[in-house]
Amino acid sequence: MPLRIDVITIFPDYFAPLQLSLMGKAQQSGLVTIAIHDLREFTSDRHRSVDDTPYGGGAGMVMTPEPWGQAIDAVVTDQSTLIVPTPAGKLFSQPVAAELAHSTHLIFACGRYEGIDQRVVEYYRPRIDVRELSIGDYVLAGGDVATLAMIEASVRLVPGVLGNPESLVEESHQLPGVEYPSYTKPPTWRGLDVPEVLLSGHHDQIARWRAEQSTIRTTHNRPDLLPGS
Ligand SMILES: COc1cccc(Cn2ccc3ccc(-c4cc(N)[nH]n4)cc32)c1
Repeated sequence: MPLRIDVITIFPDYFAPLQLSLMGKAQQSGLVTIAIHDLREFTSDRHRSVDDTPYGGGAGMVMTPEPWGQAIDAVVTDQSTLIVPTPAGKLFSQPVAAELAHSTHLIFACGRYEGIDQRVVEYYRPRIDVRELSIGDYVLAGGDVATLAMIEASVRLVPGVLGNPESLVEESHQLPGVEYPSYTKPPTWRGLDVPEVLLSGHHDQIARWRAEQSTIRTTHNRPDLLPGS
């Protein structure tokens, strides 16, 4: 059963990259189907408006609920998971990507302005799985880039998408800490040599060196990922 993804956005062109590279191949292989929907197709006024001023005052505009209700109703089933990117959401992570990779149907609601009227989340929450997700503690201009990141991180975990599933085992965020540094040819580049141990053929020494490098890198860059932190 392929994973179906429906993206609802006012900027469909943001999702052209999903036709390229691994994401494009995943769609051609039939493992994943991705459809992009323009929210403005679900408006009913002459100006195809999707936003209005916020109740309670405040800067900016808020996206009105009805176009979202029409758009989501057009694709939703009882198997759907509705994902709403927002800076206020739970943090997206590799374990969350793995969960999404094993879903049947994902609907991404890509907001803009100051976000989407909260009643959209409130309306669907009793009906389907709804997840408000952040991709990090910084504020984007909308949910489109967050959606691209979450789709890429999740689809690459769909069985059969990655040619070599072996590469999933060692990568960062699957094992504790971050990945060791990687090297390839040439053996010397601008006077810099590849660490000798990697050319030795001693696989247990290489494994030990890589584990040490992962700990050094994690301690320096991501002490929050160290065991027991
Ligand atoms: C809702 O609160 C907001 C406050 C100020 C600006 C914006 C802009 N904005 C609109 C829709 C939207 C969806 C997601 C994100 C987002 C997610 C992450 N991790 N960073 N930024 C940002 C979004 C929203």
